[in-house]
Amino acid sequence: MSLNRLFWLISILLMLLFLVLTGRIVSSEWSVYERSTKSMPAIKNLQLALLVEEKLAAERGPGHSLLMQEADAAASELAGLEQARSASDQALAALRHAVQAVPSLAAQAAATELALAAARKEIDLLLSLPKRQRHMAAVDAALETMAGVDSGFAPVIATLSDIAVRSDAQLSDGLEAALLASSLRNIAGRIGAVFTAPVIVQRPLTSQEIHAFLKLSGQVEQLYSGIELQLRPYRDRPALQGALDEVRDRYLGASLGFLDELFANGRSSGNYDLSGREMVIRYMPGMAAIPQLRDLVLAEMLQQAKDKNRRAAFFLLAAAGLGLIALAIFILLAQVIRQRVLRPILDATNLFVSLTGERFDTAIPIPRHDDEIGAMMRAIHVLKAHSLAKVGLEKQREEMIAQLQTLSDTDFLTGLLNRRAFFAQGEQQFGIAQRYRRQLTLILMDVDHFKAVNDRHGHHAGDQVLRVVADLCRRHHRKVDLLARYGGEEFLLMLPEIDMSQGFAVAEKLRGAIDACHILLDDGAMLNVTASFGVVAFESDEDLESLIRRADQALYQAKHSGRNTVVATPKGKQDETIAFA
Ligand SMILES: Nc1nc2c(ncn2[C@@H]2O[C@H](COP(=O)(O)OP(=O)(O)OP(=O)(O)O)[C@@H](O)[C@H]2O)c(=O)[nH]1
Repeated sequence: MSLNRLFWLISILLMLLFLVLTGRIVSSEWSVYERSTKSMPAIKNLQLALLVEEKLAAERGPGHSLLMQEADAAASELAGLEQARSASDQALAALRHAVQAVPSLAAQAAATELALAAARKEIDLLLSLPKRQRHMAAVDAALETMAGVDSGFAPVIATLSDIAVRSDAQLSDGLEAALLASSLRNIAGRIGAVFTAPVIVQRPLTSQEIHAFLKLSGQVEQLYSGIELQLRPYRDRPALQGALDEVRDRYLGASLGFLDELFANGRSSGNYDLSGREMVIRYMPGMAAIPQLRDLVLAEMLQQAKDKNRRAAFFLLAAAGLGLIALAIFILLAQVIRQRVLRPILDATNLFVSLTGERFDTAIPIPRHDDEIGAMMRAIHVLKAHSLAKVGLEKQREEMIAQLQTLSDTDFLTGLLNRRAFFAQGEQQFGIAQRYRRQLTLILMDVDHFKAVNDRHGHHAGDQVLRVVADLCRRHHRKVDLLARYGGEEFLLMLPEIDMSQGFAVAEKLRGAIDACHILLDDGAMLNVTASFGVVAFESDEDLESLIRRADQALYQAKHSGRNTVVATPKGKQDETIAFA
């Protein structure tokens, strides 16, 4: 796998891994935030519902008390009833407003309002009658109807407490404690109500009332223990512990102790030495500690939910923000690695491949950074320069070798092939003619009376004559022919694919050309030379040396025939010699 592809693969995998982890953290913080966001209104709604429950219970007390009295009861007591009813209405209205987005709860709150209105009507009807006309059964029924409003409202509390507890399980202990406190407040109202009728009419407790008192007392103990238990995780909260102690001292100690005294009197004489109003004044203050505890617990839970919400919002923003920053850094890092490491390495690889293939036209990027990659690019520049120099030297060397080769193959005076080169190349041509039975003709030429030229005009003039003769030979041979200076004033011409008669014609043409040539020597003299030729054609069973020997013999004949002559001799047929002069 290429480095480039590997880099992208690893980058994408890392980015996916990073996104999954960040997404996991953000989603976990989001769920905490969402839960705490939901739990705040849920706690507030529950608080409103518990307040409704309390106010409904509180409304029962004055109603019950007035039903036991004459129609012209003290105006203050009637005002107390109105006040309690107004408090219930306000609490219900507040709840209805808070839960209006939840149709089922809003409907239940509306139903409670209707039931409450009906129960109040029943009580008001009885209160409008003189006391003697109020039948006990009707009074009990009205009180029952009023209590029924409570039980009709209970599902609202159950639903809201369920929503609150489900919104954040960590708050469940505190919420349970608040619910128990609310129940305790209810029981406290009901246990007080046991004494309302007996105290007002100053009569002993009935067995039903005794039973109810004992049962409710037991429930009070149980509920208090339950609250204590639920608030154990909050032992470090002095305010909550203080409120719990208040309930214990003011309600369980003072109020319930007071009821115990009434209970003792109620079981014996039925003489309580206090009016109904005095009973309420002594009993009620202790009860107030219970809703105080409930409200404090709910406030604490609400505060915890708010803190959690704030923390979760902070962590959510921090996780998302840091995630984005980390992502940006990651992308930047990948870009930097790609730009400053990977791409230069790939460029360098291509450059190395180019340099090793001796392709020097590939441009080397100019390093922009003074780092390791920059150093590598500079080193590649140096390497390129060295490689270029090396290739140049090698070229020079090859040229020199070629020059030397040419020099070693060439006759220094005439520029023709020398004898050694003629044999080297002639053997090849000869081999081809032998193998493929092709025709090949050899011409051996010698300048006539050359010694006399030297003697008469000097060695230098002799050299000049040799160069002129060589030039004439050059003009009369094809590219495929081999032309060489065989020695002294002797020249050899090898003509592939040429038969004897054609070879003879070539020699004859050359002879005529030399004969016709007037050579202007350096000393100003004009000179005319001739040459003799021996022409032989290759026969299948001979080698090159034998062929040259035969050409030499033909030349010898040409010399003896008077020179300036061409003698062509077929092998073994000297008598068929053709001569021309
Ligand atoms: N100037 C010059 N003379 C050379 C060279 N090589 C050989 N010679 C001379 O060529 C002459 C050859 O002479 P001979 O072999 O006697 O032949 P010839 O005088 O040409 O007589 P025939 O061949 O019989 O016609 C000698 O005097 C050599 O010294 C050379 O490179 N330059």
